[in-house]
Amino acid sequence: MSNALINAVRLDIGYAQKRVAQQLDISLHAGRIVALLGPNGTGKTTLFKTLLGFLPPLSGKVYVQGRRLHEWPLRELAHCLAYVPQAQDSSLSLNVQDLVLLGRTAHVPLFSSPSAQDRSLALQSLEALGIKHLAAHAYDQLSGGEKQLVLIARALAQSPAALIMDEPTASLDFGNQIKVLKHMRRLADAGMGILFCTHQPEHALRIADEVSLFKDGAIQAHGAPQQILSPERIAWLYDLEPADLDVGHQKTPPND
Ligand SMILES: Nc1ncnc2c1ncn2[C@@H]1O[C@H](COP(=O)(O)OP(=O)(O)OP(=O)(O)O)[C@@H](O)[C@H]1O
Repeated sequence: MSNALINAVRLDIGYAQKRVAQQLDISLHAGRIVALLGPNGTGKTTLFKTLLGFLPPLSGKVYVQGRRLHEWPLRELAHCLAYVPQAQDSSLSLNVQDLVLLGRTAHVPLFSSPSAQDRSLALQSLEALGIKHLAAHAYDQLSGGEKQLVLIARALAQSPAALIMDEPTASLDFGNQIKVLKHMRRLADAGMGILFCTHQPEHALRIADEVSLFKDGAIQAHGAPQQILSPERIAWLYDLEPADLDVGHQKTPPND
């Protein structure tokens, strides 16, 4: 039996009217970062929702720490798995600290209130992401990037064994992108398994141990980022010419 945190075997994913991808094999181990790259609409979010149990697989199996996903009691599953969704406009009328404290729910005994330690962990998560000053702010009045950082803080407060992150840096400025990537690497070095998707191949090169290229309903390549992410493969993945990846080219002078 595999000792993976998450192991998906011959997974078909999709919706009642639409099969999005088939025969996917995915595994995530403790201390590893796996990056998933693929064009818009390939099925990255659909895959994540299936791995988290929000969507039923069309066929195949998902194991979390060796046990079938649907056999986990939800509260216990929350100790194993946390999810950072894509930043979304939300009308959640909670303040930031309370929202992040919700990440501790699975650790709070039934019919009890969060402890001082739970509150302190929530604040530590905000501090780790450099947003402690937002603790008392209303979540729905934050910028898109601030919301994204709060959702990451909430997942960190959950202290999961594995973290699934859907484009965690998408709405962040350059500095916060790098800070979040560095933080992800630190978490993995401390033993967490992280599966994330991104539209930025350089983010996979920067922090991932493994990368999967997802296109046309299948994982087309998987391995170490330095081996997989050649300019030719990146161009193929996004339907570009290799020359399109040249960022140092001169602008064509105006023709007058
Ligand atoms: N609720 C739904 N019902 C039916 N089809 C859906 C549903 N949600 C998404 N899809 C379709 O499933 C396919 C995969 O969508 P998904 O959001 O998983 O892609 P993605 O790779 O995460 O895309 P992006 O990079 O743009 O975020 C798309 O064709 C999308 O239109």
